[in-house]
Amino acid sequence: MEELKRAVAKEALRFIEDDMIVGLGTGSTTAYFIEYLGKLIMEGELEDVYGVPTSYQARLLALESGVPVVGLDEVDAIDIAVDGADEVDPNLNLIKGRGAALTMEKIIEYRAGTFLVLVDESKLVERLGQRMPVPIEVIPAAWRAIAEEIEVFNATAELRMASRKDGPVVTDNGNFILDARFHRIDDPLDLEIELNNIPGVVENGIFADIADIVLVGTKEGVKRMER
Ligand SMILES: O=C(CO)[C@H](O)[C@H](O)COP(=O)(O)O
Repeated sequence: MEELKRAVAKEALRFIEDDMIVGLGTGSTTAYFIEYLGKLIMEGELEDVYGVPTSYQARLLALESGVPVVGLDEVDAIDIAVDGADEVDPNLNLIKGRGAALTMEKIIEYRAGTFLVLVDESKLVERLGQRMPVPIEVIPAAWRAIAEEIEVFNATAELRMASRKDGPVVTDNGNFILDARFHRIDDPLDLEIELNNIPGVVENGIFADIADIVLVGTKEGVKRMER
């Protein structure tokens, strides 16, 4: 699996050119990309490339790898954003947010000229929600009310607990995460909008109609899906 992740991360480097502003995603697959990008910059193969991190993880990794970072409010535009995903359906709709960074990821990826997604073949599903819950970032005081409201959608929601901290996961923005399991997601775009209409929801992990290109690491090589 790590080999497949490394292969898509290497392939993604072909999309990066001098003078680009690059959105830097979160997670283990993107971590390889950031590392390889840093190497190219340090070796002088790429010039004037800056990264806009989607999380503290991406920021720390970029600094460590030699990718100069800038904030979203310092750039006029983002040329390309590169990130992983938890599920990808045949229409390139995604579930993201296992790493709890979905809000900044969506803000940056929505604004990118091209949103390039890196996955291994285990992430491909026929319908979103088949294997993974939909993460929802919520204002802490509202978590219980929102968890109850989610039941209207024929779903159950669980507060995500931390593993190396007592209590719930707290996001980079200081919020909680609910992981919602839906009986069936027929219309990802509709559900994405509906969830964001609930007061107290900051953002949810359905990324419908945002991805432009998905690179899929398979045992037969890297495949490309495009809209
Ligand atoms: O959405 C994410 C973080 O919020 C990640 O991009 C997603 O979970 C994929 O991660 P990985 O490449 O480690 O499987």
